[in-house]
Amino acid sequence: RTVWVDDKLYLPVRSGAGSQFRIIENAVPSGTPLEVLEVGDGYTKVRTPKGTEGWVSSQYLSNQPIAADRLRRATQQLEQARSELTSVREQLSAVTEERDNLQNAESSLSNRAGELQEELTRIKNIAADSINLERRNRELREENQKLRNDLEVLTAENERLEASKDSDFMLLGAGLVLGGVLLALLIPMLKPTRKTDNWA
Ligand SMILES: O=[N+]([O-])c1ccc(OS(=O)(=O)O)cc1
Repeated sequence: RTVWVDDKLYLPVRSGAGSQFRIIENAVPSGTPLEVLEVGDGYTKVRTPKGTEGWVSSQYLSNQPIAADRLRRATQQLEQARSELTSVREQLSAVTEERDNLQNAESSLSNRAGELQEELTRIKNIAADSINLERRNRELREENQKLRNDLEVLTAENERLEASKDSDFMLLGAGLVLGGVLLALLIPMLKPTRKTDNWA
């Protein structure tokens, strides 16, 4: 079987810079931050979080936090990044939906604008027609008035002619009567005078 050298160690804090000095704080675990007070030969004088001042073997000290703590921190950051990614994806999805809705709304508004434009054109045409109709109506009324005037003139003329015809008839009648009377007077005169019968 295989075994591995453990990365978890417990460092003794000694009263002096050497393994022969007595331990004044036992088993400071890996990853514990220590304040450096003095650097010696193979040993460093530190202050522990409990406040103990003493010497630890320099070969077990690191200038950066231990891998386990860095991994924990990286894992936390990864989790946070994942949750932010999820949130951003949700926002993206919402924004995409909103954009699609807006595009649909824009498209139907554009269609509506087209319809209204057509409607406007139709109304303008109708208005133009009504202007033409009004002009035509005015022309027809003027023409009507002219025809009425003509009719009046012609009616007057007609009446005048009727009257003159009547008087012509009367003259003709009178002439005929006169002619008749003259004939009645003249005809007996033209007849040969018959001798009166003696034997009567
Ligand atoms: O990890 N060790 O085995 C270990 C660490 C420190 C240590 O401290 S010393 O002062 O006794 O060297 C001894 C042994």
